[in-house]
Amino acid sequence: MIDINKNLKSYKYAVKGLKHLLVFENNARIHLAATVLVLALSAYFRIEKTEWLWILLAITLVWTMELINTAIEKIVDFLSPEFHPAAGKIKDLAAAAVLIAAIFALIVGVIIFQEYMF
Ligand SMILES: Nc1ncnc2c1ncn2[C@@H]1O[C@H](COP(=O)(O)OP(=O)(O)OP(=O)(O)O)[C@@H](O)[C@H]1O
Repeated sequence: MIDINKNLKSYKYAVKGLKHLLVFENNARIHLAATVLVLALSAYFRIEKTEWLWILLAITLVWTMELINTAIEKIVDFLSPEFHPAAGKIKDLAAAAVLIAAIFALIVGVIIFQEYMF
């Protein structure tokens, strides 16, 4: 049987995680500013439906990677609070995932907005 209450609680915890990201992670605030700017520009230029899909995909990818990266950082800090080369490597790899997503988002933004701006 589907337990609606349990389901709602899961969403509550997910929102808590998102709030934590926005309050404590500086990178997330940069992502938020970029997201608001990109959404505002997309609305202003009245971009096409397919372009909206690319923009939304890029935004989703960056936020998802940032959340996973932050979760990995927390796991590493919890399991290995002291300096350890393996801990550093794990964090660097997770950070690289965010970088790849951010580069993808940048490329999508340039391809779409250069048509409207120049
Ligand atoms: N326990 C550790 N052992 C070895 N190197 C570490 C360790 N913790 C962090 N580092 C190195 O420092 C870098 C920055 O780690 P840090 O945890 O400060 O992440 P951050 O990217 O600055 O994120 P945030 O600002 O969100 O905490 C890591 O990518 C890694 O190279």
